[in-house]
Amino acid sequence: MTTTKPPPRLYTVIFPIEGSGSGQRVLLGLKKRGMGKGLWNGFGGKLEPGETLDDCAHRELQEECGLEAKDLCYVGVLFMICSHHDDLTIFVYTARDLVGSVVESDEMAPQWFTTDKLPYDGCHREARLWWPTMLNGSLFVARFVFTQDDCIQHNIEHVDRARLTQLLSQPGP
Ligand SMILES: Nc1nc2c([nH]c(=O)n2[C@H]2C[C@H](O)[C@@H](COP(=O)(O)OP(=O)(O)OP(=O)(O)O)O2)c(=O)[nH]1
Repeated sequence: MTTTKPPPRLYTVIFPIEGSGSGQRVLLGLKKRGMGKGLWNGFGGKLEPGETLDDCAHRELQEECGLEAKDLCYVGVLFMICSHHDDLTIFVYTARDLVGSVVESDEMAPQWFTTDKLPYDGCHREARLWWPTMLNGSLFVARFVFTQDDCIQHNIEHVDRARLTQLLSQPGP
């Protein structure tokens, strides 16, 4: 009997950024519970019913680290094909022009890092493959194939704004 995999679960992940060049800093959160517990990541979560992806990104940023972004920019998408659980599609945002104070939430303990000292050893295994592309300011589509233990295949494609926008309405790999 063949079973059909459910459609991918949709998430956002948001990276607050300050400064530029060698002074560029990124706010990461150490996840305190759930999936990715104990790992550094951007802030984010599941798309709620009736919400746009931009709404989701603003809400998750505020809920998880207390910040509001006047400049929230959709910069990429991650298609994660997983053998051991549902597939994930994660829409990636950078957040600049930040308002408010950074606060620790139930979910995340935030900390600023300079971009030359990112804690890749304590991040999701694929982070080092695509964070440099995001931090360079490129727009991208990344595809990863995971087994339980490994990322067995990946590719990162640089795209233009039109292609990225198209993927918002047709989020398929
Ligand atoms: N880089 C990377 N990010 C991931 C992976 N898996 C995964 O969920 N994420 C991101 C997407 C989301 O931003 C975040 C997980 O969201 P979450 O489970 O905390 O969702 P949520 O905030 O809605 O959860 P909750 O309030 O219901 O606990 O981590 C992964 O394998 N790699």
